Amino acid sequence: GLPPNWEVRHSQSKNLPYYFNSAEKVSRWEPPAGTDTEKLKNYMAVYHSNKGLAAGTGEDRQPGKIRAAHLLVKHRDSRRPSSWRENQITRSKEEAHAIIEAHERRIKSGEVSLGQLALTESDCSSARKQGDLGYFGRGDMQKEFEDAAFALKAGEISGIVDTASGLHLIERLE
Ligand SMILES: N=C(N)NCCC[C@H](NC(=O)[C@@H]1CCC/C1=C\[C@H](COP(=O)(O)O)NC(=O)[C@@H](N)Cc1ccccc1)C(N)=O
Repeated sequence: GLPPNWEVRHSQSKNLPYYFNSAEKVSRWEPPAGTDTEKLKNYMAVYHSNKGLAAGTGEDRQPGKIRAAHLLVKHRDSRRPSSWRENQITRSKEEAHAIIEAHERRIKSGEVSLGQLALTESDCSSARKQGDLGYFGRGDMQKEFEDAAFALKAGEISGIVDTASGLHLIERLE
């Protein structure tokens, strides 16, 4: 289900599939616009089983990897001030901070889980998976995010973490 000239490739270093356009010679982590993700899901399941990886997860349980979920609130100074929620994000960093602080209070009071809130409030494409980023190791994420995530014990939730992407709350899952 990929548009013409696009193909799925496998990143050895990240042990993750990525998308490559052989005509324009561009690659990206997210499927290109116009991808039929339903068909792609089946393709990926076959792809993973062929590669001997657990179908659809694409994660390996190498030591040194952790799994985390996050809730991202972007602002106009984010490196990519756009998301599935809002085509052009214009809120200030201060406004984003007030928003994510309110999310943090509700999560840490036990009123709602980070995953539940991420579903509707996170500016990351992982929102549809309740913020679940899958397994990652050192070197995969931006440094501030990596340091905060690796400092957590499984089940713990971070404070507000500031990266070039925006403001995050992180929950370490494994
Ligand atoms: N699993 C990986 N290795 N995927 C590559 C991560 C690249 C990495 N990303 C980050 O450090 C931040 C922290 C977490 C999410 C994220 C940023 C952005 C949102 O911000 P923006 O790039 O618009 O600025 N979301 C992503 O990347 C998503 N693909 C994460 C994801 C989504 C769905 C399923 C799995 C992972 C980086 N080195 O930039």
